[in-house]
Amino acid sequence: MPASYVYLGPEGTFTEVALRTLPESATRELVPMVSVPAALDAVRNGEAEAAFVPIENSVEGGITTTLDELVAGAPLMIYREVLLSITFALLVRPGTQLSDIKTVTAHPAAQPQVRNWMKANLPPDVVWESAASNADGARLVQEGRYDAAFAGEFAASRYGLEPLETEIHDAENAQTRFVLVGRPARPAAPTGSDKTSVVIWQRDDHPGGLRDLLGEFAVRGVNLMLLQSRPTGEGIGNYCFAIDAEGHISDRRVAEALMGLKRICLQVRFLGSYPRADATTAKVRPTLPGTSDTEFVAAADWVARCQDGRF
Ligand SMILES: O=C(O)C(=O)Cc1ccccc1
Repeated sequence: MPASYVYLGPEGTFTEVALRTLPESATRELVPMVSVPAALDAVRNGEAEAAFVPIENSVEGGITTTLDELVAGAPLMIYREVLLSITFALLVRPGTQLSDIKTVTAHPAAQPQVRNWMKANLPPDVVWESAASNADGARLVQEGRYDAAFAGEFAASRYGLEPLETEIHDAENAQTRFVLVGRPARPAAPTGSDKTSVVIWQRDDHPGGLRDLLGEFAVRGVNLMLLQSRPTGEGIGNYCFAIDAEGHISDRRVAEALMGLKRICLQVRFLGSYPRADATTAKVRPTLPGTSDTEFVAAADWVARCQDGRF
């Protein structure tokens, strides 16, 4: 298998910085790609071992391109996640002043994190154009296509630009979550502080349908960390749900919740069980009495004994 990790490029993205925090990235060739779909396709067709892409940010929620790619097409699996605190710099060609800026660019997910700053600091008629990534925006400024780009300060030197302003962030402590995605295989062993991601499609539309899905987690004491609805593309009102749950598929309560979903849903796509990036603050024990592995096993043994007439 080729030992390369592809990532949302070009060089100098926040994605690259986050990827380099993973110890395993040091032993792989890191290859920038032009988009999230291109990165994931390289994994699907076997050109790359894994892809590293942004999936969620704490200001706007899910990065929809990534979610939609994981929901459709040949199945992929998440193996790792990284959380990165994000502040932007405004990068310009040397000599540009704030008052010269007529066009500005960045990845669409950057906009909600810099909107107020733009209103307060840039000319009111400034035009925003989306770029494929924040580093790609910097590259386009270098080429003269736009006057300024919001990107990581570290991208400035790579593209011959200057940071005119730094530490730009409308929300304090804005974080972006990135995931390492590969082809399906056995998930890594549980660490005691893990997360499980699935996508589910409801069988039919009925009152309380979403409550029924969530109930499969609730009654087993499984805490949810993300619930994101995405249109299926089959008409208004047709949605699937991307869910992150606390725990590992080898935890009985998580496995039983997934079995419950499998029984009542049209389709369930397992996206992986992997270590939580915020492991130190994770709540690792179930809070609902009777939902530990031991209690699930004891209850299953009891039913088996009843079936055998050995109670
Ligand atoms: O990695 C980048 O630079 C990206 O373009 C994705 C992104 C967008 C907004 C915040 C963090 C990462």
